[in-house]
Amino acid sequence: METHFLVLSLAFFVFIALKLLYGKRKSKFNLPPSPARPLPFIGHLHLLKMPLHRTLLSLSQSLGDAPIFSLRPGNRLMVIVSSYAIAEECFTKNDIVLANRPEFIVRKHIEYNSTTMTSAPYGDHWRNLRRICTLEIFSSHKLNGFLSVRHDETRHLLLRLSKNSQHGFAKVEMRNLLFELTINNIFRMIAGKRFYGEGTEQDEVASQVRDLLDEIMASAGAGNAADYLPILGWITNFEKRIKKLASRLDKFLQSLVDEKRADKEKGNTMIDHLLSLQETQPDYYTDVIIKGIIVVMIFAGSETIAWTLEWAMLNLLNHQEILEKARTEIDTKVGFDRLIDESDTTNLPYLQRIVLETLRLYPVAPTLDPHMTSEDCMLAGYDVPRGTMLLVNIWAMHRDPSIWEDPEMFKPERFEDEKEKQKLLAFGVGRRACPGIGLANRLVTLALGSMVQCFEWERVGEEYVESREEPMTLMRPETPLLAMCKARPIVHKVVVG
Ligand code: HEM
Repeated sequence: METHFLVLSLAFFVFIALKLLYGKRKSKFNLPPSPARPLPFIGHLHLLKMPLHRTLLSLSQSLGDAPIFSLRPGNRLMVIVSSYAIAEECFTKNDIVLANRPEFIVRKHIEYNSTTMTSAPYGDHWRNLRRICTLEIFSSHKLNGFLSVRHDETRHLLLRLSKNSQHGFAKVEMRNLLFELTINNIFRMIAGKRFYGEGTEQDEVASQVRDLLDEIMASAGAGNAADYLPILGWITNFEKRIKKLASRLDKFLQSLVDEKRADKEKGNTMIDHLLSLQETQPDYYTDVIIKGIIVVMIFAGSETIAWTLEWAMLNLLNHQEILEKARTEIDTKVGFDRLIDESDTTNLPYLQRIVLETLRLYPVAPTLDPHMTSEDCMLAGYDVPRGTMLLVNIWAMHRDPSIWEDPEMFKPERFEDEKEKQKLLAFGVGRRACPGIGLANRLVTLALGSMVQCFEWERVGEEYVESREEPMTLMRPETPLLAMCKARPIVHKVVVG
């Protein structure tokens, strides 16, 4: 009798629990449609397969090309937008409401409890961080001041490429070289010194930091199950692992700050300026704030440019006629006696169009950086409650056949019509849009133009280079790019000679 009672009570308890979790609850909100009913406990978590932007496109197609839909992975509500009209609604009418960021485990630990520019909630602290970084890095005045750094680092890249390729084609691994170009640019801007690759003193520390960056970038964004079901963080040790990475990274960043602090001669770098602000306002400009600014510059500013360049080169290898056209433009406008200069790039429209086409088909942040609502709001007539995570699938929008002609084709010519540029969202729009766009455009165009001007390029094999991306939330080629390059005479004349 007692056993019966126990079984019945247990069954009743399970029934109530399932009803609460899985039963059809009438929400007070009119949410965007959802592709499937959420499963108990995990909700739609099982649907979030990588690469996320491809999965999200398929889910929207499963709802008849829904321009907006919702998912409930674990304990969060997520709204996904993949139409220009709704994206515009997000970043005009609702821009302030959507200017927050969701909390993620990686950000909590790596970005000092989400206090950095990329992760801080919209408000005075975030505004102040953006103001400081504009003064120190992003303003045209500052960017012009760092012109020699960009030229010098591009020259380093050309020297590295020319190492074995002066008398014939040599195989080169591009990812590492492009990373060296971008991380050294960023480092020289913030700390006044080169950091990574040939000719640096701390090769071992640098390659450890590089591995660390790789690991953290792979875990960045909206794709970690542990962010939706905290229990998974404990079971898989994810949070513990991230904490360890964060502590290694923090040690490195602290050493950078301490090194500058100990330097008797005050320099003119961003860290020097932040340390002098610390002297007058120690309560605000703590070491944590300074390290947070450095970490953001390194994370947001290095791999993004390097991967964009890798995608651009991959496409030039697959489209020799486009490469040829770009080279002819440079030879005609710049000639054979000097290297391309940043000021030349305004006069090289075809080169610029190659960069735009790369950003269209291969935006390195294909769903932007996730946003979060700070209040209830409406999108496309649906309710979006406070605390909802918003992903904007710009990768899908950049390939929408109703908006772009031959959307899957790499065709820089499409940007002959200047208006087409307005449809590019690779840097986001609105208050949280990328502040590094000026630097990114300058460095990508200069470095790409220089590589085209100075070398002949071929694929390693006959077959096209695979242009699939790695299964993660950010977007880089699945396999590090290998290419064959051969120095053109200009390299002997003005780079090596
Ligand atoms: C090709 C290169 C780059 C691309 C495609 C890119 C793209 C993006 C995107 C899509 C966002 C998120 C926008 C949003 O959530 O609405 C973003 C944010 C950001 N980017 Fe970039 N970025 C690039 C280079 C850079 C560089 C060079 C820097 C700095 C040195 C930088 C710094 C930042 C920062 C700090 C944010 C966060 C802004 C905030 O939350 O207020 N980015 N970027």
